[in-house]
Amino acid sequence: MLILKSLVNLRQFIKYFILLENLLICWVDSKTILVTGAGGYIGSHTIVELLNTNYSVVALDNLSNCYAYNETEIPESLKRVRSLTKKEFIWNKVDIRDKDALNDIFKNIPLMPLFILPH
Ligand SMILES: O=c1ccn([C@@H]2O[C@H](COP(=O)(O)OP(=O)(O)O[C@H]3O[C@H](CO)[C@H](O)[C@H](O)[C@H]3O)[C@@H](O)[C@H]2O)c(=O)[nH]1
Repeated sequence: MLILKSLVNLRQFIKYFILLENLLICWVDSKTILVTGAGGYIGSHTIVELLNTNYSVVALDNLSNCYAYNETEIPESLKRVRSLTKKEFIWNKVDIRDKDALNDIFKNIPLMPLFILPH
């Protein structure tokens, strides 16, 4: 039931991913979504859609394939997201294989898992 409800809430978002033939999302129990690979093409476009649908976003990227002026700055693609949406989100430069860093993030934020699997 919960899954069905979230599917209805995320109707537009889901369509976007079905078109890309990627498999998507699972359940909703909060309005905060973790997006990995946030600075990339799919990640940054996903964040625009989520913010425009009034979700809160925690954006993670290890900067291996997106451009930031330096390691401490937000990637340029995500600056563009901010200017397009005029909305804020949480940014962390992190490698998702870094368990301690992820635990710190999960401690402070109630997250809804989002799975995007390649087709
Ligand atoms: O271990 C990793 C590996 C990558 N990244 C980050 O993940 C993002 C991946 O973004 P890409 O743009 O490289 O890949 P996407 O899957 O988002 O997009 C790619 O696939 C799309 C279609 O699926 C389009 O073809 C698009 O042009 C192409 O860049 C990058 O910011 C990279 O820094 C990590 O955070 N950790």
